[in-house]
Amino acid sequence: MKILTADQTHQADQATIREEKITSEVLMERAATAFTDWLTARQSPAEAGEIMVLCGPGNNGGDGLVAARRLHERGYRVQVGLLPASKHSDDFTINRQRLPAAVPVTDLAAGLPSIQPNALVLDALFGTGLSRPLDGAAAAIVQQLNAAQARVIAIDIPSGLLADAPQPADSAVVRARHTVSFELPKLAFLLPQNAEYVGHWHLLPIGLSREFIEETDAAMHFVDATMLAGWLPERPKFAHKGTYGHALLLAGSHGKIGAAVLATKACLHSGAGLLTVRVPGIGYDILQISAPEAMTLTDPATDFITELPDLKPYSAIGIGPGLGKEKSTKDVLVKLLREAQAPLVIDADALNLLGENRELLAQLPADSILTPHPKEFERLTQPARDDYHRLELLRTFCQQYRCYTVLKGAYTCLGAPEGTLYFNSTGNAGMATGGSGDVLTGVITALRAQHLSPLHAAVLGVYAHGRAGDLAAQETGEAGLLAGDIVRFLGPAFREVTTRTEF
Ligand SMILES: NC(=O)C1=CN([C@@H]2O[C@H](COP(=O)(O)OP(=O)(O)OC[C@H]3O[C@@H](n4cnc5c(N)ncnc54)[C@H](OP(=O)(O)O)[C@@H]3O)[C@@H](O)[C@H]2O)[C@H](O)CC1
Ligand SMILES: [K+]
Repeated sequence: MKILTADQTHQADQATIREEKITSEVLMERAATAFTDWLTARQSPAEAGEIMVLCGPGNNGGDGLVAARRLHERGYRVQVGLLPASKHSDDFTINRQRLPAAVPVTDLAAGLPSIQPNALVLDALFGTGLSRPLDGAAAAIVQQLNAAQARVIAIDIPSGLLADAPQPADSAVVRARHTVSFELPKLAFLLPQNAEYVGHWHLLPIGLSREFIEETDAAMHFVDATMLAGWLPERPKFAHKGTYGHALLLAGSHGKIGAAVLATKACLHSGAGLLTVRVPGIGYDILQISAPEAMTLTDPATDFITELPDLKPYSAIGIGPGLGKEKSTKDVLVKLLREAQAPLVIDADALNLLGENRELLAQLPADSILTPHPKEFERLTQPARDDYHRLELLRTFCQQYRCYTVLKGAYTCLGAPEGTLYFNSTGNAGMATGGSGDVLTGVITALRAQHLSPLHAAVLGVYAHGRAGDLAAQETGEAGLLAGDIVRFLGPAFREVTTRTEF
């Protein structure tokens, strides 16, 4: 799914109106009715109690007025609070007139009426037309609402939050439990710094112009299963292990052979035809016993890797999990960057070594895939002022070094060399556990070994890793989830995204 800017979303509205030959008021009716259906499916009139609908002067307020009318028609008790304003949008005015007289209307000029804790409040004050931080009466209302401990549901976006840019730190923004938006996700929903405002977010289709969305260039995408169609075809009957490449992993050091084992198992469960693992001597027995399907190529040194093996046989190389940062291990990385012909996946201590020796970044082979968490990324670049700045750093970094960078987090974000960002939709908080990143390295290395493009390997790898985590959490719960559980569910996750051709 594309992530459009507020401006592009407005253009999508206009395109839909033109194409369908409808009025903007009809589109508003559609959006607000979809919202009402969403709400009434989750709350009966008794569960909802008296619903307060707070409406601003623009079309977001118009959505609120339509929702208030629709809820009233369905037997919900509703009252409306109107923000004082010098001008109103046309569709606001039309729907203000359509509001049944039986719905009580309060002027919010005198502040927010008293709201019982746990009361249901619909926030329709401001949407994507917000042009500056809230101040004056609007900011005061938002602060009173946030203090009221109500069950707030934001329509389209929490009021005061910009759809695709940061606002000053002390701005008034509604803290919603749920945000119900339309058609496509907004960037603001995907960033940790906005989680306290957005709550759980949901998307409702309202039939925005497919043609406009397809033709519009988006700098950002939200990756869902539909985007992956055809990326992983089913295996032909006469496939043999050579068809699926030969991966090499360089991983492990004394005390961290577990990282090598996790990456190894993940690589095997992600379809690599053959896998060789370079570990220090201490890892030999451990690896052979825990992953007999992999070939083990031990380093002459006992505790860490000191020599690069012959690279000729391999179709992809992953380096980093549990590697350590010994001087001779760094030399191996330097040599690898110089000599690798096969695609690289670089993680963990290999990234930290790059961070400590940034001159090496210029040696990264084009199309390498890096998989840092935010701290590792900071070591490669600089501390970010906020989540938006971090995305800017990500974009610049990928462009400068012509690499793909997987910035791990709740909505893991992949940066591509031409500057596009891809946010992942799968995964859960249980995956914030030791070894989860090692598993991802194994997955992406396996996909690169199978000759997937760097974009497909990174996007699909991150998606399948998250999906495996979600399937695992259904069994273990989030707290009980271990990285090894993610490995167990990689097969089912890949099965879901494999494209079958029936005819
Ligand atoms: N795209 C869709 O899927 C649909 C969206 N709909 C809804 O429409 C809103 C966007 O409506 P819009 O009228 O463009 O914008 P807002 O309702 O957010 O508000 C605009 C008015 O608010 C004023 N404004 C802006 N910032 C402030 C501020 N900080 N303080 C006070 N007032 C502010 C603005 O005034 P300007 O001076 O900036 O011009 C406007 O008066 C979208 O979010 C959806 O909810 C449709 O229903 C159709 C489908
Ligand atoms: K809103």
